[in-house]
Amino acid sequence: MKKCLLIENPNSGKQNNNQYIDRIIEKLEEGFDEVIHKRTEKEDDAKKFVINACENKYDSIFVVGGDGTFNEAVNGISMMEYRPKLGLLPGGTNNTYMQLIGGSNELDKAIEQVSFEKTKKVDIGKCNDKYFSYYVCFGKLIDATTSTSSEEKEKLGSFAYVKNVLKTIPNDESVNIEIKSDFKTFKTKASLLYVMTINKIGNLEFSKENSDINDGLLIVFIMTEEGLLSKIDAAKDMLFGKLDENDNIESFTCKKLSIKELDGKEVELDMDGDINGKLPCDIEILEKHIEIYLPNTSIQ
Ligand SMILES: Nc1ncnc2c1ncn2[C@@H]1O[C@H](COP(=O)(O)OP(=O)(O)OP(=O)(O)O)[C@@H](O)[C@H]1O
Repeated sequence: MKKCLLIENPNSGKQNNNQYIDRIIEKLEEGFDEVIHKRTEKEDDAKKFVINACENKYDSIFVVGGDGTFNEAVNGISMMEYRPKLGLLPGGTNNTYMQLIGGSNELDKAIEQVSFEKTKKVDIGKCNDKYFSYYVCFGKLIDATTSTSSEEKEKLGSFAYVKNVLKTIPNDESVNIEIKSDFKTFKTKASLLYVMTINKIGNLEFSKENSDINDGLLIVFIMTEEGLLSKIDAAKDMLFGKLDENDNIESFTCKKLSIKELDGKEVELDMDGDINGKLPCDIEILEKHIEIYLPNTSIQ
């Protein structure tokens, strides 16, 4: 008897996920004997539902929501010993993980792309006591780099990033940090730092290095230079996939690392798009920790 839990955040995205629920349940019933549907009402509901499904040995969990709801599901599953397979249906304003695994960001198309045969065990990062599927980062330039739309990128090329970076520069500041990893230990200034499970965000590739969501490695990018020109240059390279070639970016891979700020300043951490904790932190990669459903269009 294969049971599936369907978690819906009715408030995410265009707030119309409810319109698709019957179709989703019909689709899931093709793959499962029983589909239980639960709606979230507030923060942490998705996480609680997931923990309950793990305890009751559900075969799978599908989530209809945005990045926030998906993060909650990832956090709930990751802390449990028995972990159901996890499926994502894009019902939010942003569904970055869906882009990564090559599925449609439109809910009606994504429902058609659901496949019960195609799964992949993916790495999950752990930062202090929280889990992330994608990245942990800090620095004011994050918004300048990730908020540039693909249309803007196509139309204006690198100028679009320069424009966004220039808007952010006045508030930007560097912090002195110490990094200890299983690969190396060093002190540096950092104005922007990313620790990632893969070298891209959505379909935005940071470097051309080989990197996969199940290679058991964290990839780290640190902007070490403070000068305006080097920041613009690094932001541009980040967006055009050449970070590994930039002299002002320190990049390396590792399995574990700890980061601490050295001057008593408060540095907030962004985890998969939400502010979630601050330095100091211990980060590790949990290799192939969660099995996720891939859309039938996936090239993974
Ligand atoms: N019924 C609800 N009403 C209001 N907020 C809710 C409800 N259920 C869950 N939430 C909260 O909404 C948050 C945001 O949801 P989510 O991120 O999935 O959607 P979004 O903001 O539209 O999309 P994205 O984050 O991808 O831009 C969740 O983290 C959760 O805390």
